[in-house]
Amino acid sequence: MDTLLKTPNKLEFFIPQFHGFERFSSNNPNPSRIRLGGKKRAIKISSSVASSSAALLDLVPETKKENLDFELPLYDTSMSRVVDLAIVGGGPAGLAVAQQVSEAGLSVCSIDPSPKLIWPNNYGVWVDEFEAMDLLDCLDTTWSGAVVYIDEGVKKDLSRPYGRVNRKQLKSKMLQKCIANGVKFHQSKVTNVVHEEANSTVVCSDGVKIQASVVLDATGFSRCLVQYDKPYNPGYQVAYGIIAEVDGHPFDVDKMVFMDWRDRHLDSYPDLKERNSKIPTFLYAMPFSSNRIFLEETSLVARPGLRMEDIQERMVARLKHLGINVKRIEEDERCVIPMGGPLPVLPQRVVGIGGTAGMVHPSTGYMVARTLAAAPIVANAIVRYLDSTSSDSLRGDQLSAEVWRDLWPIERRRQREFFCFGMDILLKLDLEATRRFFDAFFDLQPHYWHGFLSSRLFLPDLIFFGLSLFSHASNTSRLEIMTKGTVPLAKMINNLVQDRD
Ligand SMILES: CC(C)=CCC/C(C)=C/C=C/C(C)=C/C=C/C(C)=C/C=C/C=C(C)/C=C/C=C(C)/C=C/C=C(\C)CCC=C(C)C
Repeated sequence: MDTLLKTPNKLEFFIPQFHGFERFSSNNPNPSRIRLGGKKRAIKISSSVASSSAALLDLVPETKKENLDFELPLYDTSMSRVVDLAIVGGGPAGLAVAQQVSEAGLSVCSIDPSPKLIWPNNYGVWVDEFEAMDLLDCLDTTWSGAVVYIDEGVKKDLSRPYGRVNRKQLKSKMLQKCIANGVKFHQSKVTNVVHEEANSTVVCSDGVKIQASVVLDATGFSRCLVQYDKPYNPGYQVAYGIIAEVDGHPFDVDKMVFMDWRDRHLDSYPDLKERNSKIPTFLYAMPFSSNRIFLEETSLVARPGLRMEDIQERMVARLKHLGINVKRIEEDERCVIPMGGPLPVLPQRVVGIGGTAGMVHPSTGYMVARTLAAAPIVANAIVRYLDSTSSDSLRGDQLSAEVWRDLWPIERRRQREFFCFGMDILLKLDLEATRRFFDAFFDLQPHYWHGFLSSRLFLPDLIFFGLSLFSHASNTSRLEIMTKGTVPLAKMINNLVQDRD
């Protein structure tokens, strides 16, 4: 997973230029200095909120990188053995495929610069998504439901349980199974891959070369080996989050706060309020107890992405308004997630999964549950086509083409087009329009909004979903969807017509 992690220093250039991304926890001794913009933009910052923001960041501890206590069986570099599958990247996607392919008796080598490191991200999922994958034991906290604050007057109760992923437990469970199934590990970055007709050679930064029948790129947004051939112009989700010990907070500990679009906290900061009214951010919060809480100020999607300092200042103003006094920060995270954009070249010799394979939900930025659910599809395809006793047996380019086909069948590509259409509309909405949009969205039947967020609706259903959203929307919101959605709709239809199986 660390293959993908950008150090904050590497972020010191204009955000749309960095093509790899991943959420990360702060390890910069002076986080307030992190810049997402190459050139300082002419933005007025209220000095009082800026100094409170710096004071908050002073509470951020030096990062403790925690490793799991496992003895990992290492790949024997002295034997030039061809493994069935080499997986680059040991994040949730890579390990899930490693576990499942090795379960079928195939030889697997997992390559990652920090294979024992506990993933730094705070993943949230709907409980039903993890239940369907028998992963309930990998949630450390669950809430019976969630709330959405549309504005000061409208609050929606979502009766859908939500959970926080226990990263340590999930990684331990996957590693244990991988070890039991004979997966070998190699600790390094990967610099290149060279293909021959039947096998490929993965070249590592320590000079080791690993030969494999199939190479899987699971390096997240760094897109280490997977190739793209279209201009890269995604939207960016940007968020700043802290797990904090606080004197108290106003939220119900039985409900997580999925989205809080209220902006009264910005009344005393006209510049911040003005910017928020154009490109809004919301609070996402997981209250663990009355004095421990995860708080994340989030820009759902913007192009270019919002500056991190801007988000931090909005958060500080919000916490002050809510009367949340932060006593201690356990950990913080900055996250920039590219959303939408083109799919990789389909098919291609290196197989992909997760962020590298375009699997981030373009309208929400979520990925973990969808990727974990896709892991058996990729694993089963690799096992089936590598089986030399089967009539399906394939090698090289043909094998990769079949795996890509199973990962991105036409119905999934169409679904993604619709999600990109949704993202294109979200990109154009200011605060008031965003509120109207989500007011209608969360009034939909659960089948629709659950299905949309969890990638369970496919094209025919998505059309009914769109019509239903339209019928629930206020007249102003309908007009906004029509005016702002016409060009994206035409683009979607054009892409759908051109993409045939
Ligand atoms: C990653 C992670 C975990 C983290 C990071 C940070 C954070 C905290 C984040 C968070 C996030 C969130 C919460 C998100 C959420 C999201 C959502 C909810 C979203 C939603 C969306 C929706 C949409 C986009 C929708 C769309 C719709 C449409 C497009 C419709 C249309 C309609 C029309 C046009 C009418 C007619 C039609 C047809 C049929 C087409």
